[in-house]
Amino acid sequence: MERIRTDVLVIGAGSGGLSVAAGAVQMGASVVLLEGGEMGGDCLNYGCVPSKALIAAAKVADAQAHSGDFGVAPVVPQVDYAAVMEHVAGVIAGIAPVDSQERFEGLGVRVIREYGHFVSPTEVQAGDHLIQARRIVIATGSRPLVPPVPGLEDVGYLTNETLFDLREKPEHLLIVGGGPIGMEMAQAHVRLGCRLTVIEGAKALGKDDPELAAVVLDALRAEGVEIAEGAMVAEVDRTDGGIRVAAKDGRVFEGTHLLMAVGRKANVERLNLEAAGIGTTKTGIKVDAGLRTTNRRVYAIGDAAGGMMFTHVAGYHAGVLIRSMLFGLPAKVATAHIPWATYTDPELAQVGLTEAEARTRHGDRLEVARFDYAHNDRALAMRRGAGFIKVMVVRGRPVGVSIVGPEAGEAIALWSLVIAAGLKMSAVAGMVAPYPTLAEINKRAAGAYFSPRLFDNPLVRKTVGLVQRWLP
Ligand SMILES: Cc1cc2nc3c(=O)[nH]c(=O)nc-3n(C[C@H](O)[C@H](O)[C@H](O)COP(=O)(O)OP(=O)(O)OC[C@H]3O[C@@H](n4cnc5c(N)ncnc54)[C@H](O)[C@@H]3O)c2cc1C
Ligand SMILES: NC(=O)c1ccc[n+]([C@@H]2O[C@H](COP(=O)([O-])OP(=O)(O)OC[C@H]3O[C@@H](n4cnc5c(N)ncnc54)[C@H](O)[C@@H]3O)[C@@H](O)[C@H]2O)c1
Repeated sequence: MERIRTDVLVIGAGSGGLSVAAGAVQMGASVVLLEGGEMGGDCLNYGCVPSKALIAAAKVADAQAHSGDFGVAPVVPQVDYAAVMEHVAGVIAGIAPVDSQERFEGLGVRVIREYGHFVSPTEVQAGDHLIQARRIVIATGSRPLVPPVPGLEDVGYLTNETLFDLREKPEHLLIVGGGPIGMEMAQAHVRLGCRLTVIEGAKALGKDDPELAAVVLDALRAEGVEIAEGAMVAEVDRTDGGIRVAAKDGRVFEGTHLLMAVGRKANVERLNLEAAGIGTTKTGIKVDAGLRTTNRRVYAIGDAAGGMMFTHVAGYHAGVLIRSMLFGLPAKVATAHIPWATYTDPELAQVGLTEAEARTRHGDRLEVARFDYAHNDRALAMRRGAGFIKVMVVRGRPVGVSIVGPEAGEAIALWSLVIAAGLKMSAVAGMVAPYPTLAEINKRAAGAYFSPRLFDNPLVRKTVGLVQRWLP
C-alpha cells in the first residue's frame, strides 16, 4: 500500500472535480485526483457533449427536410445512424484531451485511476493507495436512476450511458421520462428518422413554466413525437417485435427500443461515507451553504451534492470551493442567478424565479414584462418567430427570466449577469444590442417594461409638453 499525503484530494474527474483540481494545483496546492471511470465524467462521455452533438446532427437533417420555405429544394434526409454516432464519438474525442490524465499530470496533479472510499475522516483508499488529505472534495456525480419496474431488467433498456453506443437506428424508440434528457433525445431521434413515443408519468418538462413548456411540446408534437402525459410506467415486457410498456392507467405503448430517462441518483454508495461521518439526504450528500459536508474537512460539489444537476453548477461550485479551501475566505453558494437551458428546438431557458414562484413570493409587487420573437427581425429572417421572453420584475429589478425560442440558452446568459450583479431593468434598457440579433429580445423586454411608464403616462406627456415650449 502506497501512502500519500496531500493538501487536496478530489474524488471524481468530471466537470466539478476537474475544475477544482486544475484551480487548486495552479494556485500552489498539492492535489491528488481519483477517477474510477472515464476522465471527463458524465458531461463529456455520456451527457452534455454527446447529446448536443447528436442534436447538432439532427438539426442538419431537419434543415434538409424543411429547406423549401427558403427557396431551396427540400430532400428526404438520408441518415446513416452509425455515421451520426461516429460524429458524436468524434466530438467527444476532440474535447477529451482537455480533460485527460496527461493534461492534468502536466499541470502537476497526481491522477490515480481507481475508485476511492473513505477509511477514516481524513483518509481515502483507492486501489493500493492510501491518501491522507487536509481537504477532501467529493465530486462523484450521478448516474441514471432506474426505478424497480416489473419486467424492466428482463427486456433490456438504454440509458444515457449506453444510448450513444448504438449503431443501428432504433425503428421506434420509447422514452420513459419527459424531462430534459427525454425531450432532447426525442426530438433528435425523430429528426433522424425514428418513430418516437415519450411516456411521462406527470407533466413533460414539468420543472419549467408550463406556458413555455407548451411551446416546446407543441413543436415536438408537430414534428411527430407522440407525448403521453400522466402515464406512470407500471410494467414492461417483450413482444415478438420489440418492447411493450404498460402505464398504471392501462395505456399500452409498443416500440423497438426503450430509453429510461426518469432522473438521476447521486453516486455515494461506493464511498463508505460512514467511515468519515458524512451524512446524506434523499438526493445526495448533505452540505451546508459553503458546500461543507457534516465532516468539516470534506466538501461535496456538483451532482453528488444533489441540488441543481448541471455542468455549469459543478463548475460554479468548484469556484466557490477554491475561495474557501485555498484562501480560507468565507464563500457561500447562491442559486438565484443560476440559469438552465433545454436544447430542444425551440430552446427553453430559465434563470431565477418562474412567474408562478415570483407571484407566490412577491404577490402584487410583481410585474411581468414580455416580448415575442414574432417581433424580432432576425428570428423572422430565420423563419423562427415562435416563442417569447418573460421577465419577472420586482421594484425595477429582475427576479427571474423565462425564455422559449431560437437560441434561448444564449439569450439567458445576460440575465444571469443582471441578477448576479443586482442590476435594474434600466441597465438592460441602456444596453445596445447589434441589429439584427436574437439578443435584441432582451433589450426589447426591458423596453416593454418601461413603455407603459413612458408612453401612457400623463405626467411624462405634461413634462414633455412643457419642455418643448421652453426649448429654443
Ligand atoms: C444526457 C445528459 C445530458 C446533459 N446535458 C447537460 C447540458 O446540456 N448542460 C448541463 O449543464 N448539464 C447537462 N447534463 C448534466 C451534467 O452532465 C452533470 O450535471 C455534470 O456532469 C455533473 O458534473 P459532476 O462533476 O458533478 O459529475 P460527473 O461529471 O458525473 O463526474 C463524476 C465522476 O466521478 C467518478 N466517480 C464516481 N464515484 C467515484 C469514486 N468513488 N472514486 C473515484 N471516482 C468516482 C465518475 O466515474 C465520474 O467520472 C446532462 C446530463 C445527461 C445525463
Ligand atoms: N439541457 C440540460 O442542461 C440537461 C439535459 C439533460 C439532462 N440534464 C440534467 O440531468 C437531469 C436528469 O434529467 P432527466 O430528464 O432524466 O430527469 P428529470 O428528473 O428532469 O425528468 C424525469 C421525468 O421522468 C418522469 N418520471 C419519473 N418516473 C417515471 C415513471 N416511472 N414513468 C414515467 N415517467 C416517470 C418525471 O415525472 C419527470 O418528468 C436533469 O434534471 C438535469 O439536471 C440537463
